Amino acid sequence: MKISILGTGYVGLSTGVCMAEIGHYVTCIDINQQKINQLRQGFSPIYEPNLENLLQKNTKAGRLTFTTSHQEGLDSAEIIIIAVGTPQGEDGSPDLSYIIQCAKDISPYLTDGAIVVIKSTVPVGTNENIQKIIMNRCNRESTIKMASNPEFLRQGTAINDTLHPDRIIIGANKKEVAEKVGEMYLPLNAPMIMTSIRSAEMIKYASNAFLATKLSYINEIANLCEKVGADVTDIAVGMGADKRIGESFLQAGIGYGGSCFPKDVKALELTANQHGIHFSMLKETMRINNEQQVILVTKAKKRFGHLRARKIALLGLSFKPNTDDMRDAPSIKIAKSLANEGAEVIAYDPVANSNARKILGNTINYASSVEDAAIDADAIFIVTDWDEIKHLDVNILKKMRWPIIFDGRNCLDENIINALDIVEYYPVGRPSIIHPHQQTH
Ligand SMILES: NC(=O)c1ccc[n+]([C@@H]2O[C@H](COP(=O)([O-])OP(=O)(O)OC[C@H]3O[C@@H](n4cnc5c(N)ncnc54)[C@H](O)[C@@H]3O)[C@@H](O)[C@H]2O)c1
Ligand SMILES: O=c1ccn([C@@H]2O[C@H](COP(=O)(O)OP(=O)(O)O[C@H]3O[C@H](CO)[C@@H](O)[C@H](O)[C@H]3O)[C@@H](O)[C@H]2O)c(=O)[nH]1
Repeated sequence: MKISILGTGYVGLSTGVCMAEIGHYVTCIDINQQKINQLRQGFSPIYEPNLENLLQKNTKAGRLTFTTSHQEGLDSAEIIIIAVGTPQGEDGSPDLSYIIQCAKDISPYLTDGAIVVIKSTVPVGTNENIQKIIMNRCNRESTIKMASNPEFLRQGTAINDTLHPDRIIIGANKKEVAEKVGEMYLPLNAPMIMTSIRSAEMIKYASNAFLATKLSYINEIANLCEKVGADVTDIAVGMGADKRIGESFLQAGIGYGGSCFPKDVKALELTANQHGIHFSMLKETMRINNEQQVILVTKAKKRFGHLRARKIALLGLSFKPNTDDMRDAPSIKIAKSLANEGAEVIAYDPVANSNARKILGNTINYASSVEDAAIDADAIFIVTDWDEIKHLDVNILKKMRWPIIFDGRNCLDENIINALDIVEYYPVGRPSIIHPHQQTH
């Protein structure tokens, strides 16, 4: 099949590479010339495991090309996938200007029979509005074929998720349109669920908001565990063993971040509001998450009294491991809050240091290794559970002024903690480990 994709971000590029990998001929279009140049040379502008490898393989095989020209990129495309950003606008609702621009960009080049597929996360009704924009521009008699095909990949595992999805949702108002879009995915051998366009749009928000709510739930349980002396990791195992609950998304910590959950929960709440439904549960999901994101700061203040002139090593900056994405990363709020408290912050991330610098600038300092960050630190904050951060080395801790660890991901193995002879260890929702005779400051 000949597929064109607009947007070479996390979703567009992963989709493009994977569709080429399963045998389609894919052209990726982006307005960012620098990205396209980089991609043409076989380099990925984003960090995503296995992406660059498949990018190079499929470009070489002649199944994957990149362009900034809509005319060239849309030439004889059977399916046109829109995968541009829908970031949170100032009022909290998704900014649809990139999608609208795409509609305008593609209108002159749409051929008969081509299907426009919206993969970006968009509020219910957006597909219909986009269809109208295209129809007006094309001056067409016949209706433009549209489908909603929301994406569920996770950053850090985008390639694997795209090649092995739990399900594929296709929303279309005509059976033959849904079937044609489904044909594109047949080699994946994944379950497909066909719905109306509006239902498909809604499934995406309902899924993300549900997962975010599950996280706020377990995080609030974690806070309660600290008060009653229970261990949230045991609670998660006990709860997760019930198939109706499921074991995933029960890792308590410093709350959710990233480019999707925060904006999508807010967007769904706004949609509900617009339709007279007061979705107060989502408000609570967001409130709990906002407080949870700074829980390490609260704990450190309690431990030290105040944080003025304390040197804090922030380990991990990206919103989760295996990505360089800093969008709505909890580390941003933590770093700013620590700086406001007068602490000296030195941060390290295996891949996100430069993206973090664009957001946090000189508010904090940046280290080139875990070891560099830890030197003379009063405390470590574990913010992102990258492998190299989970497996901290005892020699690194010896370089700290005093080894105190606030673990926002509950990721340090207990055996390691004991072996490392850490003086004080403060996880989230679990009993702290403190050696009182060694506690000196
Ligand atoms: N990031 C994720 O994990 C994820 C997962 C599922 C769904 N989504 C949704 O998918 C959409 C894309 O997210 P993303 O994270 O990949 O975005 P992104 O910001 O990483 O990438 C968007 C890309 O679109 C390009 N672009 C903007 N306007 C364009 C135009 N007119 N023509 C061509 N290209 C254009 C930008 O230059 C950029 O490269 C969003 O709606 C998001 O909510 C994201
Ligand atoms: O048990 C858990 C699982 C996740 N998180 C946090 O939740 C956030 C989101 O994590 P994850 O869902 O793994 O990453 P995303 O790449 O943001 O993926 C989500 O958002 C995407 C964009 O819509 C969807 O496509 C995915 O299905 C959905 O999982 C991150 O801050 C994680 O640290 C936890 O704190 N505990």
